[in-house]
Amino acid sequence: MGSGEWCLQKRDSFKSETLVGNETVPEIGCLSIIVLGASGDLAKKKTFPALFHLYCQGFLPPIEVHIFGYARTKISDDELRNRIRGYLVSERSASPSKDVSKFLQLIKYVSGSYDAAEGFQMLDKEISKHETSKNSLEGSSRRLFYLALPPSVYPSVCRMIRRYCMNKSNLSGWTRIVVEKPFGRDLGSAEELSSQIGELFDEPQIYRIDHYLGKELVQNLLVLRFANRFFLPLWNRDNIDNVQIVFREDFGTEGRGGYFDEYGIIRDIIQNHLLQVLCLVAMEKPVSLKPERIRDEKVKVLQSVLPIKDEEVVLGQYEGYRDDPTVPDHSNTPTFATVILRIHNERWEGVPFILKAGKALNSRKAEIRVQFKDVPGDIFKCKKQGRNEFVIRLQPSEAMYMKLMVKQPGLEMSTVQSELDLSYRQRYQGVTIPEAYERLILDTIRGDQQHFVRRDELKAAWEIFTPLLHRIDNGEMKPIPYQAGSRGPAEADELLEKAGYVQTHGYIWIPPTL
Ligand SMILES: NC(=O)C1=CN([C@@H]2O[C@H](COP(=O)(O)OP(=O)(O)OC[C@H]3O[C@@H](n4cnc5c(N)ncnc54)[C@H](OP(=O)(O)O)[C@@H]3O)[C@@H](O)[C@H]2O)C=CC1
Ligand SMILES: O=C1O[C@H](COP(=O)(O)O)[C@@H](O)[C@H](O)[C@H]1O
Repeated sequence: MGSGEWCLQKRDSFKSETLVGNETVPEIGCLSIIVLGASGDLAKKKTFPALFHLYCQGFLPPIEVHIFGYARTKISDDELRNRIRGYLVSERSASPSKDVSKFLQLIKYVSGSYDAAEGFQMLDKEISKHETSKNSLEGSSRRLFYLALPPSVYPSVCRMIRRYCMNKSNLSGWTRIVVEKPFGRDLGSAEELSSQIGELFDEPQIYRIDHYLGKELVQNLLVLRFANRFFLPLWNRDNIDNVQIVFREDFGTEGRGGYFDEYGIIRDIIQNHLLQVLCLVAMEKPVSLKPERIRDEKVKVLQSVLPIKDEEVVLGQYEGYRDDPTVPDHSNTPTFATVILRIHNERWEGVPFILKAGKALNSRKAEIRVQFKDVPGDIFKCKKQGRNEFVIRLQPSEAMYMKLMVKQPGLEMSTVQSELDLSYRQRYQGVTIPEAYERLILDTIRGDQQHFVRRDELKAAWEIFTPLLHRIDNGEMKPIPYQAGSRGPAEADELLEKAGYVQTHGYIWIPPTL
């Protein structure tokens, strides 16, 4: 933090609040954030850096907050601090090295197993010690457990938290848990996991995180759709020909082959991240902005998705994937998939939603591409130049642009495709877009579940993909090999064309420079 004064101002305007119904209630008192699996990859790369960003902005005041790391690895407080130090970078800090040191001092490490009382009793003792040391403050004691752990240990960890580490304040306060994806492997296992955790915690205490819901342009979708007259009358089957939701990475599984091979691209990206984006693109207007009303609408869309047809799926596996020693030699796991979903309702009947995700492709990006139908009565004969498209670029270079036809500037009356472009870096200069995890962790502290996945939503999501996943797991569907660094299997482009997508040749959107 820059100066004490700056810090005070920030704190005042961002006072912690919790959401009760749709009302926010200001909170004071002790907040303990416990990162379980603190020795792992996610904790180091995402969870602690997100906490650091929040700290730098005054959301985690040292007078109230303490952070605990918990894992089996036997390391000291300082060893944990040294592991994460290099990942703590904040553009929003006036004095980065000072802030890093102060932040790291808030962290205490406790080592213990995930299924025995001893470690959790020790953890509870440490948390309670911290709470007692802050008891000069009136108010609640809040305990946030972030499970940065493989899902296989969720049930035992939740049992241990329930038994030994619940918030003990007789004032107000709460205990919440944050669980990471993949939440189950299919409908059966996800439901089993939900039941096990559901016996220990109530739904308002469970935050199933999907970090795509924390991305700026994903959070913008409802505003865009429901606060703009432009879109309201056009957003339907009468005008939209097809929708693509695309995730591309230009690197392979890189050291995570063992994990990835158990899940594959559909479980890793499509069933969660892309499907969540689909919900926000396709859902009806909620009756209000209450988190439950928004999630009700998402569930309805998911429940309207028709069973996936085999002929509307293309799977791929990049060449070299099996060279990873942690991947079995005969792995059938797809690293690429294009899947068409069809929504059986009044708004979307007949409009293909094409979900495409792949690793080791020729570029890295995530975007939503809404392609409109051809203009009837094409007097300018511009059909060949391409259709209107509305593109929402989630990353990198956040942007929205509309591909549209204009007169080619000059003496001739000819047409050319151009765009209306809202590129964030240019339009919002000097504004730092928060990291998804930063935003979502703040929501968990505030008690806002809007951007988290509800149990029935998760169930509906697994219902869509489970039959297809079982066919792949049983070897009934095989991935097509593709070259690393390519567009993926050519069959995927053929499927796109069959579904009605018209590629604009010769047009490339170039993000504007400042
Ligand atoms: N890494 C990433 O980028 C992302 C990860 N996720 C999800 O977040 C969670 C954590 O991911 P990540 O940090 O990569 O995982 P790691 O494999 O790094 O595991 C985290 C920690 O859990 C402990 N652990 C690992 N395997 C086991 C096991 N079989 N049984 C008990 N404990 C184990 C280890 O700690 P110790 O041995 O010290 O106890 C490890 O440091 C997962 O659910 C993952 O799917 C989600 C999105 C992105
Ligand atoms: O959840 C996951 O997401 C990352 C991609 O996240 P992004 O925010 O960088 O788009 C992906 O690499 C990983 O395989 C997956 O588990």
